[in-house]
This record gives sequence, structure tokens and C-alpha cells, in this order.
Amino acid sequence: MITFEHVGKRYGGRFEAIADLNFSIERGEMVFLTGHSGAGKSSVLKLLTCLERPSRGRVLVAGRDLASLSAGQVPFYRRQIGVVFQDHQLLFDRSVFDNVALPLLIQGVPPLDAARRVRAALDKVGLLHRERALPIELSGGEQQRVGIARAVVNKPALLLADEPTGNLDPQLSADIMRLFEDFNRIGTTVLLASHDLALIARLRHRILRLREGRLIADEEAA
Ligand SMILES: Nc1ncnc2c1ncn2[C@@H]1O[C@H](COP(=O)(O)OP(=O)(O)OP(=O)(O)O)[C@@H](O)[C@H]1O
Repeated sequence: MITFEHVGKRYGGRFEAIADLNFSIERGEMVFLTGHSGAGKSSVLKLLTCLERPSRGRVLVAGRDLASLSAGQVPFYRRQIGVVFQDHQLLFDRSVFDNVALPLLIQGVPPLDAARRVRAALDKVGLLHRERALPIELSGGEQQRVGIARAVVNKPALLLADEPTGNLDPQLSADIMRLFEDFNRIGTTVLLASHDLALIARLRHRILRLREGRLIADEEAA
């Protein structure tokens, strides 16, 4: 599903934030990406979402070299990917329902179809009863679950998350991770960047460890 081949990323002529990175993730895997602050975790996710381009090497997703995508094709490519951020980036003047519906409206999905899909996504994250609420009325864990519903409303083949439990206590973090596992169980490939080593160790999925932009360990699921 994902292949990095000799990938390097240099920001503005400085040192390489990512250096000769090689790894593959098969369709249907759930993998953690970890490492110290500045190790390059977010850079890997930015390369996968075409927010950044590699300075060298190739990034392939579903067999396609992302360098071959034209600027016009990038939005279509991104529709196959769900992205969850640490700060969830919800619109605070829109309801939970409207936040989750946003990607579908941008794509021109008919409203009735969109409503059905939004409710299915909210149901999966256990927030169907809060569809009319504003994000400000929700707890941090609930807000993160809205962010996850928005990321999966398109049924993406690939789900990426950057520190999705960064602001949550251990219990809520475990709940959020269980949600990712649920989506993985139904076939979604999941790549999660996290520096929460205790949480990662408990969950027993494959772990890619980065240090200073290099892969220093690739540990199979326990
Ligand atoms: N847009 C940018 N311009 C310049 N340097 C950048 C940019 N984005 C990242 N970097 C640098 O690249 C390196 C890797 O950053 P990255 O955000 O990928 O690491 P990270 O492992 O996700 O860190 P954190 O856990 O703190 O988010 C860091 O030294 C960072 O300062």
C-alpha cells in the first residue's frame, strides 16, 4: 500500500529531515511510526498526503509514484486518504454533523447520500446522538472522535494519524486507539505517528522507529 524508496527530504537547503528512508506497508496493516520530536514522523505523513514532495527517492501509494500526480490530480488522490490530526482541526462554528459532512460536500456528494454517510461515520465513533452539537460542547476525546469520523466518512483505503492521542489522558487514548483498530479490522490500512511509547507497546502492532530522519528499527507486531 505504501512504499518509501530511498526517500530524502530537505527543507530549504538545511540538513535532511528525512534521510534515505526505506520501508513498505502492506494493504490491511496497522503500523505505528515513532521517534523523538523532530525525528521526521510528520514529514513522512506530509509526503504521503502530498503536502510536501521528496527531495530524492520515491513515495508510492497503491502502486502509484506520487511524483507522477499533477497538481490537479492531488485533490482526487487525497480523497482516498483519511487524515486525523492531534488538534483535530474542527470548524467550531459548525455542528458535528456539518464538520463530518464537509469532505463530502466539497466533492459534490448529493445531500441525502451525504447525510446517510455522515450518520454511519458518527455511529462508528459512538457520537450519533451528538450530531447537532457544536464542537465546543464536546470533551477533548469526543472532539477527536469527530475528527476521526470526518477522516473515515469517505471510506478511505488508507488512514493516517499524526499524534491523534497527544492531548488525551491514557483511558481516552486507549479508546481512540481501539477505534483505529476497528477500522483496521475492516480492511483499512492505518499508519499512526505517535511518541506515546507506553501506549504503542501495549497495542502490539508493527512499529517503525525513526531517529534523525532515519529508520533505526522495524519491529514486527508482537
Ligand atoms: N516546513 C518545514 N520547514 C523547515 N523545517 C521543517 C519543516 N517541517 C519540518 N521541519 C524540520 O524537519 C525535522 C523533522 O520534523 P517533523 O515535524 O517531521 O518531525 P516529527 O517527528 O513529526 O516531530 P514532532 O513529534 O515534534 O512533531 C525537524 O527538524 C523540523 O524542524
